[in-house]
Amino acid sequence: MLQSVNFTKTTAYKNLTEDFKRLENKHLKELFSAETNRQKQFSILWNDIFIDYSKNRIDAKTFSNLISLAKEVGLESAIKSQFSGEKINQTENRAVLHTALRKQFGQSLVVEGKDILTDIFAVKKQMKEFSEKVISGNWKGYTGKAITDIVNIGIGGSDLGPVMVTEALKAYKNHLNLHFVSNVDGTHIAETLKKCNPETTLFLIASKTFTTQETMANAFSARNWFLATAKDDAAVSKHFVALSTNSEQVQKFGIDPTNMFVFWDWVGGRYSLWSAIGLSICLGIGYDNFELLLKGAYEMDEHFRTANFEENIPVILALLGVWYVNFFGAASHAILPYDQYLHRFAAYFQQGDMESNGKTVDRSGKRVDYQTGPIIWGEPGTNGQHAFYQLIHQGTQMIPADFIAPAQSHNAIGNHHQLLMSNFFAQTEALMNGKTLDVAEAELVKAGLSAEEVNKLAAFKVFEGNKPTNSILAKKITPEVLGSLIAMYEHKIFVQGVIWNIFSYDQWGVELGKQLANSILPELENEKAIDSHDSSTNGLINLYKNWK
Ligand SMILES: O=P(O)(O)OC[C@H]1O[C@@H](O)[C@H](O)[C@@H](O)[C@@H]1O
Repeated sequence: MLQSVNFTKTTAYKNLTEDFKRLENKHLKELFSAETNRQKQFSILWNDIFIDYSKNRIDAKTFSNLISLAKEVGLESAIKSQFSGEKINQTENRAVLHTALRKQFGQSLVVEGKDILTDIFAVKKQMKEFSEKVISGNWKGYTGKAITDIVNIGIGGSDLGPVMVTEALKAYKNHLNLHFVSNVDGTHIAETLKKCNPETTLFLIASKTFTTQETMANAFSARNWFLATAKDDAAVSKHFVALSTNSEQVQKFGIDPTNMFVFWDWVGGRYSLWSAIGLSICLGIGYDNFELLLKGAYEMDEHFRTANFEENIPVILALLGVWYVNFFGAASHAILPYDQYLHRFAAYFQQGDMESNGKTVDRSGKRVDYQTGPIIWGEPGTNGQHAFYQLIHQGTQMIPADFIAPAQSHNAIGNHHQLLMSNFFAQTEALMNGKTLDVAEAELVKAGLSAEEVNKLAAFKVFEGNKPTNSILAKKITPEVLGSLIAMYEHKIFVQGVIWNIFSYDQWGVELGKQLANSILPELENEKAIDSHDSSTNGLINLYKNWK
């Protein structure tokens, strides 16, 4: 079981407090000139991924104290507990075993006396056979036509992962058109169905619980739309399949149990793209690529599980994050992929990270007196450069950022990739070095400005620099590399949860809004004025009722 340790009471934390005093006002430029082999010291080449964390505000002593922090909070045994299937998600009394889904054929994992890989491999086989049948055109719709369009209906973890991965691996896409419907706003399903033909559309109803309001509403609307043309309930089985843990609800909805792809309660929603929830991935890029994605994740699992903390990528990234959140007071962390295909990567980890570590209560049930998970955000470079980088460069907040880029593009058109990469390299250099007042003045003088004008303008052209970044350079974004990158962030999140002494695998914070929406729903179904809430909520509901 996970130990409950307040990390702010550890010796390592005390030492880090001293480090902070030493480094708080030290410029990264100074650190680089003091250590000529700094990149060598603070970087890891692992498979086809290079992690350069040298542009962080640490020195060798801080690094070693951060590693000690991981040791003091019992990270080693926490990793063992997770991988072996202990019920570390204590508030839901569940194991956390998305890593088991990535195990390779021929391996085994016995949890509570049962080899859980037997069931996992059986579902994978089902996913392989089904996806191959649909892709080849052998799976026919109710009028005998092959499937052309796949609509995945799901939300949160039953949507974001498949969306992100199928976008990230679009270069591997086959002929099937993929659509994702998540929002309960009728616009989402309506606009999607406009593009589909009931005879050739396959719906994947993706929901761990099969009770999620948004997903069920969209699923029923999809079925009504389908039956309006098919006019025969028996046709449903050719066009609707379920990805879920809840067979009872799946059957109630009317989906044939043979068309159900199961997973298990030990797969958290936001960690479920590796399970049956990944069926849209198999359909979109082929089962073999899905397997490669799993393989990449498995390799990262093994690295995380076995590498010394000093060389352990997720551990190091997590510790650097803690360093900025808890010592420098950073409130957010940016993920900035220089790859258009990764345009949903940051959005995916908004759920992955914020739903995991957005907690205020520690593992003993007490309110924490330190900061926990940061706000995760980001957009692809170079778009972000022309939008919000201003604040990263010259704003008052410290925003640690991960810059991710592939050395090889899937679309080598002209010099586009060189243009992209020149920006990738330039940004972390600029964020680190900044621009001094002297340089800013000299540039203005060179541009021919008068002394008075130089004096007026120079201050606005200064960049303090000293902004921390990680550069994550991959050879190419292949399914395997993507799998490794996703698993890397998953483990980073886990490590941070261990340090912050919180439960990373529950998400009680999403429940209150659902509860209240359920109680408000019947109030919207009649014309009566509402007075059961506060004046603001009553006023809003009543105005809505007047206007609708
Ligand atoms: O897959 P389900 O059961 O429909 O759940 C979807 C999402 O529902 C949300 O309420 C949860 O916060 C997410 O973690 C989850 O992924």
